[in-house]
Amino acid sequence: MARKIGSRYTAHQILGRGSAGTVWLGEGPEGPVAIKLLREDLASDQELVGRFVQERTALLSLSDPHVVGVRDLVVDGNDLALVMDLVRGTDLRTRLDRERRMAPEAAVAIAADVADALAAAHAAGIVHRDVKPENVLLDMEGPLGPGGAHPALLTDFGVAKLVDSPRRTRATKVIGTPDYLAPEIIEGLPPRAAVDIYALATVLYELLAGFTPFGGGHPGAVLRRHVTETVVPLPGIPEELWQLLVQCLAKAPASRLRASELGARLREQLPLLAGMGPLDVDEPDAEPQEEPAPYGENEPYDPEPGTPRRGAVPLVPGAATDSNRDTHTSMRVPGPDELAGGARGTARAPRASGAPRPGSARHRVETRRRRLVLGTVAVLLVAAVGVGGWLATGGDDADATPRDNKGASPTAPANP
Ligand SMILES: Nc1ncnc2c1ncn2[C@@H]1O[C@H](COP(=O)(O)OP(=O)(O)OP(=O)(O)O)[C@@H](O)[C@H]1O
Repeated sequence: MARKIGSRYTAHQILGRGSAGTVWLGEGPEGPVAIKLLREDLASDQELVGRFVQERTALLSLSDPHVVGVRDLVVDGNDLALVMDLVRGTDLRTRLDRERRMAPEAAVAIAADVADALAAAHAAGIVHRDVKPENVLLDMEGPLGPGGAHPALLTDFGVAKLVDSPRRTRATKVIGTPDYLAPEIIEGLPPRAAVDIYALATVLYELLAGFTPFGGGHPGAVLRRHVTETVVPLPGIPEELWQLLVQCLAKAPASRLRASELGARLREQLPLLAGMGPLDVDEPDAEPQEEPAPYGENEPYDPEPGTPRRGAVPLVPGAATDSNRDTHTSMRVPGPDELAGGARGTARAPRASGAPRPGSARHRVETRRRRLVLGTVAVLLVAAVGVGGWLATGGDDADATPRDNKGASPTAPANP
């Protein structure tokens, strides 16, 4: 079903959906394009349109081989659309879902491309604020780079910032994707370029490990880990690469590298990583989903009234989200006491390779087997105590056995 966008473009087919709108494969005077059509309720907000136009003007001037080029802006009736270069390929999340972990050379090559894109954006005074695998597109038509990686391009600039206006969001709210949020944002400081470096280092860690350094479990726990915990080393990672990651995941924004330096340092690593296979790590044990609310009994985690109690909540109320992906969260900035840690604030050590993944069939079987063994041990202990007591009383106390059995019953392995 074709749809006209302004006088120059036609949208043909949906490529994907995000929280702010739908991305279409389209056609313009110069050939195929990608058209991001902003959600209608956002497009009818005049103030927002004004800022959208302003932001896009900056992006139109941004030209870098690793930034998805913005070609045009269409404001037509109720339609507000961003016309972009069409990237024929896939996004990094899809690739990561398929491969689970990437070889260090390819992972570093992709991260270096994104660092270059950020360097260009930061030089133009633009902070991305939402660097994550979903916003990195891999150009399958581009030349193969180190480790067989296709060129990576950063997209989705400014939309998060756009909808996070002071009018819409109180300063006490945290906006972003929990796994990639820099600690200073969680502490309520204004986002500067260093937040993008932290997010990119998180993405690189995820490409290497198959999981993010502070993710997992309740979004409140994720935010707390960003602020209070140190990153757990990945087994087998080359020392220099690890040091780069640690520096860019520093809690203090000033300690992180600048994007241009990060890009250069990552590229320096590439020859050392050639031929190296994916790291031999497995997912860490997950925290229980039913984690208690981190912000106290009187104020449990509540992203926005009416939004689901999950990590994946839309950036703007009412946005459609892909339920399989964490997109954005919007919650209040935790207080210092809340951020100081808690019973469950422990860093998640990568699980030894070969150990069963939580929730997997093998994990359930092993859990059941452990409970059965523990239950059996408990019964034997209780039985031994019972027999000992019976012997100690001369073995002729008729009430002893029923009384001991009553005490033993709760630990019996009725439900292993
Ligand atoms: N320039 C493009 N060329 C080709 N496909 C694109 C382009 N831009 C986006 N897409 C596709 O559209 C999908 C949705 O993109 P969009 O930027 O709206 O959402 P998102 O980044 O996944 O989510 P959110 O906006 O909520 O962060 C992407 O995952 C990608 O598959």
